Amino acid sequence: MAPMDEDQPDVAAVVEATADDIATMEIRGAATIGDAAAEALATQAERSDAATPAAFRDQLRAAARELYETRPTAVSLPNALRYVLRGIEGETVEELRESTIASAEEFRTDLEQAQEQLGEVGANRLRDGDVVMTHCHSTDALSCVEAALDAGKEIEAIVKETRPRKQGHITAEQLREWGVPVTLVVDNAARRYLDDADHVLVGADSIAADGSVINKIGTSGLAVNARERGVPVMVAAQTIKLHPDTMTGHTVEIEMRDESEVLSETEYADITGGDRTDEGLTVENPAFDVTPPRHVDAIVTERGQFPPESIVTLMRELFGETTGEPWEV
Ligand SMILES: O=P(O)(O)OC[C@H]1O[C@H](OP(=O)(O)O)[C@H](O)[C@@H]1O
Repeated sequence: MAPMDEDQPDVAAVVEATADDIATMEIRGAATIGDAAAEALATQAERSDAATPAAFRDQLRAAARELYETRPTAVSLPNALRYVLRGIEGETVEELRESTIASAEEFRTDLEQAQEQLGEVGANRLRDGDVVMTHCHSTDALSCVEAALDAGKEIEAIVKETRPRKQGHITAEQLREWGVPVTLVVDNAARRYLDDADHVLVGADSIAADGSVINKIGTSGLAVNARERGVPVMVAAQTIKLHPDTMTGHTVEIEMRDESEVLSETEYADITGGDRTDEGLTVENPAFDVTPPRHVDAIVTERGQFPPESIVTLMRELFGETTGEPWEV
């Protein structure tokens, strides 16, 4: 356990480690982040030394808050926390512990199943011989390719590198493992290579109630170019990516990451002639952007595919009208 602080509920060291890993992107990708958060809450429950049910619940809430404060954009994180916390029931610490662990397990199983089901739906959009263009690395998007391959279709991929963190390399590695021919291109080459693509296939970190897709920076430009070239844009997103707060007018916060991901110390020094405090040079590093619904052809979920404008009906069905912070359940 972390060092004791009289006012702070005890959060397990492993929860803090998971939170760190999410913040530094050792653990990344919206679904993977949700999965890791659920696992961390189960571990918190397992290791809790709370003497009373109230203390146990306080610890769980504190753990959820710590995990929540890591990255702001992927709604899979608060949705996962909310799901697990809602499943906690019982009168004694032991009952609470068991129900937390069971709730986290249920969430993680559902997540895996949802991704498989989504893959089946997405694969129906892919024909034998199709070429997909990908951006970043999305396990939901790759699940569609995997299901298409399992159905005996041949698929090729044009993989965008995805600066600054080059998650395209992870996508390329996975696709090559499956035997998919990959053409890796720098982001700036995407428009040129759209002529060779039958689909743009991306994931999502959050989907807003109006059907906007919040995904890795560069997605919106890609979608605009794809629309101009007549290439359909398919977004693979489990329902855990639906952002409930957007039903009541909230916007999705776009994470700004450190400038060091864009520019190394040496590169910075080269530009400024060694002046580390040059106020005339600003580096911005937004991790995500918003693609409006008019540039998206289909959102593929485990509940079927939706035109982006109709996704709000699914959101109402799943979440009702309102939600609070995950620990306010
Ligand atoms: O849930 P899955 O489909 O795996 O990933 C969804 C999205 O998460 C990633 O964000 P980051 O690399 O964590 O910043 C990408 O934006 C990707 O499209």
